[in-house]
Amino acid sequence: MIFALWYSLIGMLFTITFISYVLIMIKTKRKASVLQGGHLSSEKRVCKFKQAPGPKPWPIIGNLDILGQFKHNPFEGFGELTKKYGDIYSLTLGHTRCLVVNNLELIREVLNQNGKFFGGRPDFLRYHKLFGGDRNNSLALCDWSQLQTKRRNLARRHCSPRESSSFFTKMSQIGCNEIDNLMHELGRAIVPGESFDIKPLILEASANMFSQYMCSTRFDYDDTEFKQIVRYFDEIFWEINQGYPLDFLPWLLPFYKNHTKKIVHWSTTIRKFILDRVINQRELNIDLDEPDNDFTDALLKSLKEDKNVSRNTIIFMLEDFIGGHSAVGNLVMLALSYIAKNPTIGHRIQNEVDFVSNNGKRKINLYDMDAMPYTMATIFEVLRYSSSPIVPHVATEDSVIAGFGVTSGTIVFINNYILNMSEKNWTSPDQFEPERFLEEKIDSQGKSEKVFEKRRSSQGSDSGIEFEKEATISTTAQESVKINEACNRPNVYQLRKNIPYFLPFSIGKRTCIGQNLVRGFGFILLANIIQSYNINSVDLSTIKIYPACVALPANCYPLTLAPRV
Ligand code: HEM
Repeated sequence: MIFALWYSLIGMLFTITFISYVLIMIKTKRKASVLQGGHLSSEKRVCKFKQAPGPKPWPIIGNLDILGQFKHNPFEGFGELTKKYGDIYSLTLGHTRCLVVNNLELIREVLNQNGKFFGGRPDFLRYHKLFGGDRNNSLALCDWSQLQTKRRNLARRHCSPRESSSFFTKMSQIGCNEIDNLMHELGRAIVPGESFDIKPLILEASANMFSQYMCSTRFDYDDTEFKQIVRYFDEIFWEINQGYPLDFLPWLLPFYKNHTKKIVHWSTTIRKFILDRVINQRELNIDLDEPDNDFTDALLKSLKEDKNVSRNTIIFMLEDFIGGHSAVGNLVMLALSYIAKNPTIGHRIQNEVDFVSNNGKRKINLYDMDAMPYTMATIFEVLRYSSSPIVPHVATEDSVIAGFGVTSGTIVFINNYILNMSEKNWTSPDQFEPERFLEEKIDSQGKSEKVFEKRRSSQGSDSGIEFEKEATISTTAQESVKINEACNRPNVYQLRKNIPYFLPFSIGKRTCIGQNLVRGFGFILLANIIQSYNINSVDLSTIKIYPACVALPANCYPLTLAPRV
């Protein structure tokens, strides 16, 4: 009896393995069918393209074993594989076909030239759990659709404020007002010489900036419900930045039951808070004839005016955008961590702060940004060094990249880590050096003399970073400039902009909508904290930063803040 059971179990395993192998091989061998030819339809014909080569997949797991070897940083693994397969190659993760692109030209080909074929997102179970059972509720995790175009348009004016707009002024005022509250809280929390858990306070300040800007509401730092949702948003931000075997092996779901339950609990608690504490009240008082006061007004009006916008759409949109505060809070926490590791960076920011604020006579606001290039360079260096992964794209129809067929449903990984860590692009890329983002200002004859980072490319830029003014490209590049010069002579250096191979916010039609909020609120938080405090750590070894990740775990290390004398 036991033998019969044993044999049937082995037989079942063998059959599953065999079927899995056959299915994987069918997907591996399938060629992409793409319409090619001249402009006239009579000249067009369907051509078949073989997929890019890659390592042989195992049954069931595909090539997950390879990524398993780079658990701490899959993007490093992607880079390693280029040595064997070149800059474009295929992988099979579980049963899913994937394509990895590892240089700027290929990234442009996917996101710019062929963006319309790659507007989808992976169908990971976790994504559905995070957004009320349907990932299409999320702006970042949905597939491209008309609704997404509408949502992006609705968000653009409020969430991508231009420097010349009233939204920018509002952002600056809200940021500065919240800094007063943060400083008060820091004063209460700091015990001289002792480290403390500063991350929740930074996140709460950032959340209040976002909620005031988008909903004209702020919450008390002692409000336990508010504290809890800020924590849950932070857990979700960490979660979204992680990859799990479950994403490619959905049959593992029973083993992740507790984890998915937790995710659902975080997101439903947040949704209830936003309904109870923001939307329900505002919905009662909305006046269609009055101009929009904030993003919530714009959303509620679109609900009344546009039949295609549902209540769910606006609830999830508001949640998504308020949730952006976690990204900013984590970014600032990372900047403070690098400053704790290297206090010289903090001193250089303080030089700028003291110069523009006339030695601390006022707070730093958004209009100081241009006069504080080193501070902005520090934010950019955090973005480069932490290399936030670009959310994977998915091919929505058969297409061709670099002559290789990409079949519909293929997940495309954009390896921006390799761009950020390449010695071809950056000098000493493994060092945290904000100076690399500085260059000397153009002089009266239109010549710029010095840049900190030797320019590696003079190509036109399509960096995902949006700027008001055109980039100033220096002509005579000199490396190794005296760094102190920049910081002791403010107004001499400016931020290098539109660096073609620096794509922290991606490029193409799905670029980050929140990048101006990141730069604005991130700048106000960092500059004003550094204006008042020196940042240290009692034990530097506790500062654990994760490569290719702009998130830090919700339970984070403490830092020491010493008031400046
Ligand atoms: C550290 C800060 C941030 C970084 C590094 C970052 C980076 C990115 C990247 C790389 C993408 C993917 C683009 C693509 O798929 O090609 C993205 C998408 C997105 N980001 Fe951000 N982001 C940040 C903060 C924010 C904030 C604060 C908001 C909003 C308040 C925001 C809103 C979005 C949205 C809505 C999308 C999806 C756009 C779409 O798929 O159509 N992000 N972001």
